[in-house]
Amino acid sequence: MTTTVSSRSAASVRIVEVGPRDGLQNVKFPIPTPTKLELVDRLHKTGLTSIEITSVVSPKAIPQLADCRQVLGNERIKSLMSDSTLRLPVLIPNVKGLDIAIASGVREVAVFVSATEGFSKANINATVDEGVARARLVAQKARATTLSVRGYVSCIFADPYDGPTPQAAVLKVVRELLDMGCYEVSLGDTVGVGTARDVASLFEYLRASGVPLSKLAGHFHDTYGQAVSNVWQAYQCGVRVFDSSVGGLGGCPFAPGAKGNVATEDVVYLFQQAGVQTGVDLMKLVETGTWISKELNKANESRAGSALAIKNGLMQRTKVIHSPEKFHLQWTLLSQTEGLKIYRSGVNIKLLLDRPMNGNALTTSMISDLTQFFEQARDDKTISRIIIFGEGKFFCTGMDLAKGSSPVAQSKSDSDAQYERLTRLFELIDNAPQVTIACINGPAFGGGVGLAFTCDIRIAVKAATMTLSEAKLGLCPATISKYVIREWGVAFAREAMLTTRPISMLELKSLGLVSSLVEDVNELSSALDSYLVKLKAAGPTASTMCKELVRLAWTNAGGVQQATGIKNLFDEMMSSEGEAAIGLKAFQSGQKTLDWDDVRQQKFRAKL
Ligand SMILES: CC(C)(COP(=O)([O-])OP(=O)([O-])OC[C@H]1O[C@@H](n2cnc3c(N)ncnc32)[C@H](O)[C@@H]1OP(=O)([O-])[O-])[C@@H](O)C(=O)NCCC(=O)NCCSC(=O)C[C@@](C)(O)CC(=O)[O-]
Repeated sequence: MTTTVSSRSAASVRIVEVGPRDGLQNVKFPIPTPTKLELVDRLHKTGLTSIEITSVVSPKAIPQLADCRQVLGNERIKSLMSDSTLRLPVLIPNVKGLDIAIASGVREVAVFVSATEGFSKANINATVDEGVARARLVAQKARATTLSVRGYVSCIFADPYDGPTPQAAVLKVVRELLDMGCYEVSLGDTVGVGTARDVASLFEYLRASGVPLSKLAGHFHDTYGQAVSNVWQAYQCGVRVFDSSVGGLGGCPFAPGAKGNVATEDVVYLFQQAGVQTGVDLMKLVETGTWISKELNKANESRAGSALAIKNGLMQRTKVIHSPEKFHLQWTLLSQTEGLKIYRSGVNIKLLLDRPMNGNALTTSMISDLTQFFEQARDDKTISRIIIFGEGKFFCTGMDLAKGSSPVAQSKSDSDAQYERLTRLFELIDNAPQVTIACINGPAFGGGVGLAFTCDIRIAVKAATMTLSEAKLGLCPATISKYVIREWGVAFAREAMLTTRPISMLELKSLGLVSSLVEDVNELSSALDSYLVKLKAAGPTASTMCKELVRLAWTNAGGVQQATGIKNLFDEMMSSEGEAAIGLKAFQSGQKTLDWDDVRQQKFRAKL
């Protein structure tokens, strides 16, 4: 029998926000710790009183939460943890994690088990019984130290490997968790396949088997779009606690295809409209969902959140693009030397660093081949753009440090020669008349960061990082500093050099240092091709002039050289010989955009 809403006098629910843990652990690229801290703080300010802040897990298992100690050690988090009106559970897989949590002042932990064998094996490499035994050890020790313990059950309706879950399997682990002292057990539809009928059937079965519904919470994922309806059905059954994630963050690495949690905004909207109290300020929550989606460069998965954000001017309506513009250019291999392949597509040249076994570290011969290319390209009007791309896992790991070939700690003349080589290459790239683009397929170190930042534009995979690692090796980013400091700014560059920390693409993007981010290297190739097609709209000589304007402003802002340079460029652009003659003719004849690649190719057809 289900309990109806009308039969309950206290119309209120408790929402457990799991975005900072369940949500963020599934994001594929590194998230800066300050973003995580700000998320918790913003969520707290919405009125949410239960927020799962992190998980003390091995960084190898879940790299995304490797900074859990920093999060727990943060002063603001500590002050929230000391507030007895809040529940801030931390997910704990084992006793080692529990000890760290206890030492950090955590007052509530969560343990988890799977109802099914396949998922248990994939998630924690243990059988269900072994998982229960591990959870029991954690729960017992936590209870002995007066910590509250919350329990999670995964795969209540189906397992990604084993198929549908028998209800008796759920009952068994729920009883185990209650028996080990969990004050509440959250039932997770990890794969997000359940529907309202499944929810009603399972909760009725558990109630009839003697499990008090007041001890249960609903945790629904939205893979099949059923999560809000499942929340409502569980509420109708008498459940009063629901897990959800702001902006619908989440997924599950071991449940292929699983979408994020039900969005907190959608749950709050649902209950608000039904006159059920949540204690949450919906508009503050919408602001938080909009903010974190932007920070993570992802779509806001909350339907109510997006609608309210658009209505209140927090977010632009997204255009529905039925057939996204994707272009695949034909690239022809022009030459191949040791560590470098050169491709051409029309007026575009792609330089592929091709020493993947050594992280594309720059050998003397690679530097020399790149230098030769840029020297020849300087006067080659058939080339409008030059792209640097990396093959394999890394973009470029900088100067070659390998035994026997590295010029470090050799003679003074070796050192001078290396200085000349690096300086010359970076200057040539920096002064190239063409538009230069670094396509960052993976992490870059030292001189690799230099390569990326002598280029005009960067597009990257989200998981890539930039590390000025030189100081770790007793070196310093000497020749590249000219470009890195110019592009990054003094304070940020200094901090990056001194800490030698990997800087995430998200951080660089937030500083405007990377133009766009994509999920993986396949997307990077097509993003590059689409980007190159868009760049056809800018005249090649006009682009060179734009680069020169920026250079003048950087080297001589407000000075005579800048003023003279601007005047010269002005004369050049106004001349009847210039590109403007073609551009204006097209404009005046009603042509909205000109294909400048085509113009260039026609002019130099014989040479191409
Ligand atoms: C990149 C990770 C984290 C990969 O970490 P990993 O665990 O070695 O990764 P992996 O298992 O994927 O292996 C990558 C392979 O690439 C090699 N490798 C990798 N980098 C280089 C390199 N530079 N030179 C020569 N070989 C390199 C590395 O040794 C390894 O070879 P294996 O051991 O399999 O034979 C690690 O190998 C590492 O820390 N490498 C050093 C990166 C670094 O610190 N680069 C800065 C170089 S100094 C510099 O660029 C100076 C400069 C130019 O800035 C000065 C100036 O500005 O004037």
